[in-house]
Amino acid sequence: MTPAARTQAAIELLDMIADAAREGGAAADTLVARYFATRRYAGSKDRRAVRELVYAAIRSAGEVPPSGRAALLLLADEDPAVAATFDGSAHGPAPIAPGEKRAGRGIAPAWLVEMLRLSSLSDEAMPALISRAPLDLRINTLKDAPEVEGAEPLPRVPAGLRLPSGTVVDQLPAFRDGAVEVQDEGSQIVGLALPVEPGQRIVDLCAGAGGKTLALAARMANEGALLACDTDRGRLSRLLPRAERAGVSIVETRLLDPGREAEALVGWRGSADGMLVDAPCSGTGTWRRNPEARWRLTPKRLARLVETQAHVLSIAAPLVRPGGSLVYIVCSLLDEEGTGQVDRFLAAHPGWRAETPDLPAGRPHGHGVRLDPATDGTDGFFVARLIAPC
Ligand SMILES: C[S@@+](CC[C@H](N)C(=O)[O-])C[C@H]1O[C@@H](n2cnc3c(N)ncnc32)[C@H](O)[C@@H]1O
Repeated sequence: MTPAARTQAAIELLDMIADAAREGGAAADTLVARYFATRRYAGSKDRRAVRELVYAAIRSAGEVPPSGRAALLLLADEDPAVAATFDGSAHGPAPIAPGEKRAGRGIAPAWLVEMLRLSSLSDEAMPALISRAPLDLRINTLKDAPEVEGAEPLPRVPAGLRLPSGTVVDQLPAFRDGAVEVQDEGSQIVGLALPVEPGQRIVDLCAGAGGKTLALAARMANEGALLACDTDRGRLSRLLPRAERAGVSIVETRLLDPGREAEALVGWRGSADGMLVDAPCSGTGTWRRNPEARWRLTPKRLARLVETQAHVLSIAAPLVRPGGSLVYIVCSLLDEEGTGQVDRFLAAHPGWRAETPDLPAGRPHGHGVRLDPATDGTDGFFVARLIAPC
């Protein structure tokens, strides 16, 4: 493909990604994969170059752009090499017209920037939200220490590695053997907020595909009972094969019926030593990985997530034994989902108290700790440890 044809491909893809963001369609990564599946003439260098252009444009445009071309013009304004590809050649985009409309440059939609400010995130800290994320691994301590070429240790976590970006992880022998899992350093850090010991009874209420479940199992030395729940069948179904690869045998999965979760968990009432609630959230802390997610969030969607978070907390609390810990995590920097949610929990659950976890990154924020990309170099998180009354 010529450079101009690559720009044209990026424009077409951005049109699809913007439509999908407006209409709740497929994620950008899925659309990029589908696009190239039907364009076999594009080689790996072409695909990489187009992907780079697409993601650079997504990072530049704070709001959903009116068109893919309007988004690409933001890059053309910064980079004469991109501007030169608007050359009107056979497979390239038409030349740039004087005064042509650009997408709005920014960190995020204005309402979200305002909410981040109200959540005490400074304007200086905001650009890091859409920077590029590094590629981190968690070493599975249940297996022999892996050899991973080019990896650097992550000193803040007990067993973390950073890989050169672009490494194809699923082809690494250590990954195939279950000796490492992909997990952002921040995610590894917030998981440490739940104190666990071998032999305990632990619940991971929103386990998804088990990123944090497997880390808990390793810290429990694969001894005890670990119940991993989720309402999403697809995600939860990926957990047990991962556990098997990781040599984890203490995990039981339980698919929950939304609205009827408590019925499926009566057997655990008042008996969990520890409870992890890694709640569904807006993901404002993970825009480094999914920058287009900020185009998709709406005030209505956020309000629904806040409701679900309160609901999962109300399901979790009665399962914890007296004096046991409930750790609440969101990968969001919005107080509405973080410290505000915990304030409401404490007001509604007399006798519960918050205890600030001592973590290797982040700073106290309300009743918990917050990690942010600018200060901590991790994804953004809020985490709180809540102790059940004795
Ligand atoms: C942030 S993700 C969990 C990520 C996972 N803990 C990890 O480390 O990979 C939140 C999860 O909560 C699940 N969820 C949503 N509503 C739920 C509910 N009512 N009960 C349990 N899980 C729920 C979602 O399906 C999603 O998988």
